[in-house]
Amino acid sequence: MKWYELSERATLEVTKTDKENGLTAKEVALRQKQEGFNELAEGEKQSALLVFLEQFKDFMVLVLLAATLISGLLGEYIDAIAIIAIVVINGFLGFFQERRAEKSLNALKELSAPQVLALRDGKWSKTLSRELVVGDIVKFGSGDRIGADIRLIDAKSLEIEESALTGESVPVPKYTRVLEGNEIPLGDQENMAFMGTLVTRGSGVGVVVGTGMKTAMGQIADLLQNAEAVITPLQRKLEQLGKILIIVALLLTVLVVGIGVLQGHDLYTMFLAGVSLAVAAIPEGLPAIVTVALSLGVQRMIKQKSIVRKLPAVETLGCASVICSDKTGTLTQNKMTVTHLWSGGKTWNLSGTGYDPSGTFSAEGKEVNVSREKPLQQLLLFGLLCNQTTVTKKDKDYVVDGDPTEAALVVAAMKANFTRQNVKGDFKVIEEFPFDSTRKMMSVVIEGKDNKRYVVTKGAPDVLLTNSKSIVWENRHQQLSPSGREEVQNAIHSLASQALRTIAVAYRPLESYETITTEQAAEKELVFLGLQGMIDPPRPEVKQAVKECRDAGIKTVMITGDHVITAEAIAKQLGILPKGGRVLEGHTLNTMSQSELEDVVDDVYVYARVSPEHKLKIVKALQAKDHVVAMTGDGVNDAPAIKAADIGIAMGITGTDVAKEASALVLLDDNFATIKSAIKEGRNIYENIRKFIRYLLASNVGEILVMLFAMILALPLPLVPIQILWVNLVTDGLPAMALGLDQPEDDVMKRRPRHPKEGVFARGLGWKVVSRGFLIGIATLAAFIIVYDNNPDNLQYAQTIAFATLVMAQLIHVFDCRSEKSIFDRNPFENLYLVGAVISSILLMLVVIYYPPLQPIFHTMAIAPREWLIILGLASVPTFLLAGSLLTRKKS
Ligand SMILES: Nc1ncnc2c1ncn2[C@@H]1O[C@H](COP(=O)(O)OP(=O)(O)OP(=O)(O)O)[C@@H](O)[C@H]1O
Ligand SMILES: [Ca+2]
Repeated sequence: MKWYELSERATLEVTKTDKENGLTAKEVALRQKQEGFNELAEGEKQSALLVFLEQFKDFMVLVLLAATLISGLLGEYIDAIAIIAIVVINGFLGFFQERRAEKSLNALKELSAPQVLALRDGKWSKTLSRELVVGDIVKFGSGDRIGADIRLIDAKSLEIEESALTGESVPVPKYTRVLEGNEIPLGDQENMAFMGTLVTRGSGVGVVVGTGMKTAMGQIADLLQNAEAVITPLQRKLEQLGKILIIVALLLTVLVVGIGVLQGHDLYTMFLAGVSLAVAAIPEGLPAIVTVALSLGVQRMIKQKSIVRKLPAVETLGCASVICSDKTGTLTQNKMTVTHLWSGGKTWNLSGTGYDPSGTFSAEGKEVNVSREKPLQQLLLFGLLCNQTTVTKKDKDYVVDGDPTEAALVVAAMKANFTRQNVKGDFKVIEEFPFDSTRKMMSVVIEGKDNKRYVVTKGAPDVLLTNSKSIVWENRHQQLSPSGREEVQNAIHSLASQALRTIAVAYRPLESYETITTEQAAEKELVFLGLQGMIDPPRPEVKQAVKECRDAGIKTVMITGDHVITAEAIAKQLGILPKGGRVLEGHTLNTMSQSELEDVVDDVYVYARVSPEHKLKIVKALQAKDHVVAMTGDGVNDAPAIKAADIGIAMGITGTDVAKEASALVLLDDNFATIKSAIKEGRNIYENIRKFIRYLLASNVGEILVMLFAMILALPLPLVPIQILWVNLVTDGLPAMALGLDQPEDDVMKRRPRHPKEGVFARGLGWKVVSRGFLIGIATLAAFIIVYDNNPDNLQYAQTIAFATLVMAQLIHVFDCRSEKSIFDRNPFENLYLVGAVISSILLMLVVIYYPPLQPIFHTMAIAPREWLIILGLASVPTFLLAGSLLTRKKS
């Protein structure tokens, strides 16, 4: 179908829809059944069986299975079956971990699924893009990604960037008029908007004419590459580390086997023991556990209202040293209420709170009658007309559809009894030039009952003043003299220094029937009418969050389009601007070179009257000074800076699709305090990963050393293969997972940010691993020797004791891993998962030791109660010997 050839009416007829009411819910459900969901077919998924089998592709596991097979053939059935069972259980665990990680990543994708504004049953509401059907009427604006193929029926300054489809990155202006021509290429179908393209400017309304695979995008969907799974820098480091550890573990194993054979052990026994040892000592599960820890952290972050879109950001968050934050809505509540108005040298106060339209006007403490104050009336009326926002009463609350700044103007007008309904008969809007944050203005052309036309502009007062040539003063137009300008400047200052956000209103009478087609033509030679000052209260939790960030070595920088005085006043209230801190304005930034900015960037805490384009310059300057930068944003123009920042952050509520797509983190509540929570969580996740690396590696070192030392001392094997495998599965597995869920230490937000290039073993971790591992090995061996010397005929008993000591030493050590400082620093019962994991491990150990049917399988014997004193005594040595000792403190 050539939709571009159809008129609006024809399009509505063909798609059987209604322009005023849209489709009914029933019709939508029916069409969804017929057409299917509005989705592009996805690439094939890896089958569950394949994921399961992948768990066994590891080389050492294969060697182990082969060795087991041999032992089975040699008649050691019980050993063979037990080992295979353990390997399979291990495989299942790996499989579930991987599934879980994948599931939570998918859930994330759904959370950030795109939504669109659709008209259904006569009401505009947000709908998931995948639920669109042909005939849906949809609305979109700057920053939105188009959700389906659409025939436009309304377009206001609409421009769409279609590079995803056509490769052309220059945005195309869009109109609604019918096009003629036979084979108009996609790029020239200017009354169409296509799925996957981006609105860069203006706004539009249209009818959905194609969904899912029946869109232009669907036809090329096969060409789209499936996104690759990203791996984080830490995961990469661990993979490299893993390779080194494999070699070290193998060498040590060969050493153990070699010495064992030299000392007269049987080659076959040593081989099986060696392979088991290698399987246990190689931390093959490390990357998988890291993924699980990351994804669990990501889920915790969702509960705290931030969504991670790019997994590596979780790690980078912990390194953030500067947060550049928007002011409006992020540091402040974005609930605006006009409290002051100014025109022609006169100031009025306006009472009321929030968007509730009750309040009264007063001047010098006395109530005034608005109908007697001509300029005040005009100021309010024009503020209402040059406005795209509606405020409606819903139950007891007033809800805003649109921009809070504009809502404040609507409510101020309502307080003087001006509503759109009331003034509809007197004025109509015939042209609209929407607000953008680079121009910092919005304009309309209106026509009165008397057919007289005006341009009405509202926007940043300093900008409007520059574009004004005269001013309303004592009900007359006066040429704006330098002293007049100064008077207006003073009025702006006086409002701004009370932390008020100021909007100026100006206008220009037109010749009758004069038409204006561009914003440049509209916004010039204006008559300055007056100012409206509105409060935007700071978010109550921000001040504390800023302080916590400062304690954590993170600087907070405010970046705002607002007036410099307003910005400064709020920055001071929030504790962002310290004594001696600098404030830079957008126009100063313009004149500075990149290197000039770098020279001062560390002293600047507030950037005011900036355009989104300046943000990139700021990010680059900070990065040049070796900062790890988090940068927030919401609009299309913020996207480059969000992308360039180390942690790009988009607003979940006010953010456009473009900003979200560029971001690594989305704030569901647009709140600065949420960034702080995310950083805290990011630091904690990293610390937890360190904790279980420390635990796992120290355990592995212990396991290898106990075998190595025994061989050197010409002792029998202190542990049999199945015991080693059991330790690997149970003692190493459960508690390590639980460490991934550990609570943050009290001082995570009191430390400096971690350096992004910091190695895995930094801050004394390597020393801790080696020293604790060494002690675990020695303690286990000591227990073995004591019992074995006592009764050399009962090797199995001594082995059971060694097994129990190794397990207990690890289970005590795991609590030590929770703290950078010492085990005594933290309450061991804080992490209930860990307590649970340790108790389960102990119970499983007791079962293996005391349950008769299992004893032959695990080569164990019931341990006499008094022997437990030796076991527990020795098992505590590794942890408590070094706990809080000078050695640890010096190294950490
Ligand atoms: N809808 C609007 N119509 C006209 N002017 C506006 C509108 N919204 C804001 N302004 C003016 O433009 C200025 C810049 O607004 P912009 O949205 O770029 O930044 P901001 O919201 O003030 O700050 P931040 O960057 O912290 O969100 C405002 O200070 C205000 O004077
Ligand atoms: Ca903004």
